[in-house]
Amino acid sequence: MLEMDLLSHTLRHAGERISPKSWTLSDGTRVTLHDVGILSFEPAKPGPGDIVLSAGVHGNETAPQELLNGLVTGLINGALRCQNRLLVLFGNPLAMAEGVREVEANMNRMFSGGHRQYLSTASAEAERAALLENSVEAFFTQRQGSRYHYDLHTAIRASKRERFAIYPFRHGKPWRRAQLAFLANGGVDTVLLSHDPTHTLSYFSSDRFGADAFTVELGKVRPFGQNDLERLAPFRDQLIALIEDSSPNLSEPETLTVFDVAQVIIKETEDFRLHFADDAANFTPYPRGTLLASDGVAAHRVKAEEEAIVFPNAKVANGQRACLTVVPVGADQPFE
Ligand SMILES: O=C(O)CCC(=O)N[C@@H](CCC(=O)O)C(=O)O
Ligand SMILES: [Zn+2]
Repeated sequence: MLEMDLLSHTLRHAGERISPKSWTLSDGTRVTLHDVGILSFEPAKPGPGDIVLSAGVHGNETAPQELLNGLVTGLINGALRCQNRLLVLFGNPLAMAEGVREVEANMNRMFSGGHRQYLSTASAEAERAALLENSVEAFFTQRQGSRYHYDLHTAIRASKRERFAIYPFRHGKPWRRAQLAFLANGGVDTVLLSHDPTHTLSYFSSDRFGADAFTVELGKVRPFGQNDLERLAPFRDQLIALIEDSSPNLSEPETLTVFDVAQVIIKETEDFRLHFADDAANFTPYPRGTLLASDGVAAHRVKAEEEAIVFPNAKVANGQRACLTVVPVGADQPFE
């Protein structure tokens, strides 16, 4: 048994490695703490789902950590019943314990092998990213289940759309309506379709294991104790239904907005500047021709009739994404 809840245990043992320990719940579910912040539930007779839920890849994004911790506590004390296989990951314990987004480098740019290039500059985060990759691989490859991965985050800026998801690039495979319905009926009613490979955790699970995987933004970054988890109740209910194998709401959603990612603006030099207000919210639209960013002699302007900004951040490291722009989804996108 855990001597305390998983989040407290993870924060207290951040930066340590521990030996695996397992125990069995009264319904026969085997629980294994594989390492700090890495916990699996293996029901005696699992349903078809193999589910990965992760939070804390960015340490200061606390609402998803509290949400996930509540689910784990419910599963351990018997208030919830695990009927599918489940792997829970607290991504970056060191950053979580310090209350910072990253300690040395952005862990959500280290997956699909990206960690190798960070081994000399951000070794703790790079090693942890490799450990997370191995944990996900070991979990998914135990059988050919229906694979899901929701990597839970919160955004730095205010947003005109409070909750939204990034659907990783599927290399031409159709986007899944059932997944959009799962998210939208959980209050995550805006989805951005990505059109390029990345080094995010959700892309890793999608690309490497064919999982239905998403980065899910659940509001704004706030310190522990300042999150209103009731705003996330519909999403929590969808996750519970998935874990308990009891029919998540996949009906046609009342509200769902789908965008294509139009531009991925990369910061190339220290001269990179954003040309809109520091407090401009995510999804603020700008008309064609607007100068969004400059980078030395390079200028990044709105190309479509209108594009909306998402995740603008001039403080990222050189070579990293400093802003996305999105446009309403094109008629050419394949859905199934
Ligand atoms: O608010 C911000 O600027 C960043 C919020 C965040 O951490 N977003 C993820 C999105 C990952 C993806 O594109 O799938 C990130 O930047 O890692
Ligand atoms: Zn994040």
